[in-house]
Amino acid sequence: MSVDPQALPPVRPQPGAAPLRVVREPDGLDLAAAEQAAAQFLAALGVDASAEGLRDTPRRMAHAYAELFGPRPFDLTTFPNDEGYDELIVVRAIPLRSVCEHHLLPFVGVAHVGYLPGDRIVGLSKLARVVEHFARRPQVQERLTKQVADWLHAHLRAQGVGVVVEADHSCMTLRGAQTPGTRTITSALVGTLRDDARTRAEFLALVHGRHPAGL
Ligand SMILES: Nc1nc2c(ncn2[C@@H]2O[C@H](COP(=O)(O)OP(=O)(O)OP(=O)(O)O)[C@@H](O)[C@H]2O)c(=O)[nH]1
Ligand SMILES: [Zn+2]
Repeated sequence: MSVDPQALPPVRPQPGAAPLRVVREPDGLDLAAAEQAAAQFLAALGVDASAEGLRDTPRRMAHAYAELFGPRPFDLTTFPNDEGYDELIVVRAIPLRSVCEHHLLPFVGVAHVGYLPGDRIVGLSKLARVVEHFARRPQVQERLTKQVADWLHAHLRAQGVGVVVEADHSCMTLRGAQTPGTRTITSALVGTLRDDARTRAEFLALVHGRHPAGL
């Protein structure tokens, strides 16, 4: 069954409850039609796809984009916050690959994700999986950043969530403006990370690899 995780109501898993299974199937995936269209696309660009190296290219193109747009299911495993941990948890430099929705060219970078827990903590790898989940679709960086923050806030019932994304957009560096070396930075802060100046400053310091206490 295909479930749009954004449509799911916020959940508050109970201690010992099964983790939330997050599944999204690409809408209307038709590899044969994609392959046929890719062959027509190459022909329209004047690319001779009859040479041995290119003969399979339409099929490869179809599979490559299906992979880039195909989310991987995962379990959102959470644990009770038995110790009452009440400081920030930040995972820095989560590798990020997505595709801009304007040119269908990759943008690549890192995401830094942090949260201030409530009565549950989340398996750390799940922060990377949520980033990947929203990256595997045609995107703009601003939306991706906000979707990760809002989704985590809703599903973890955290006190606050912060997401910073840094990415190179190949549609800007390889073509068009042709500005290699540019990096786009976006952020989304929710809850206490938005409203409380000290927590916000601490999160941004941790994102930049500085401990606010100077440690
Ligand atoms: N805000 C935002 N813009 C993006 C993102 N990815 C690509 N773009 C921009 O989308 C815009 C599309 O502009 P258009 O004028 O329609 O396209 P274009 O003629 O190819 O523009 P150039 O890239 O300037 O050659 C470009 O400015 C891209 O840099 C993104 O994640 N966020
Ligand atoms: Zn683009």
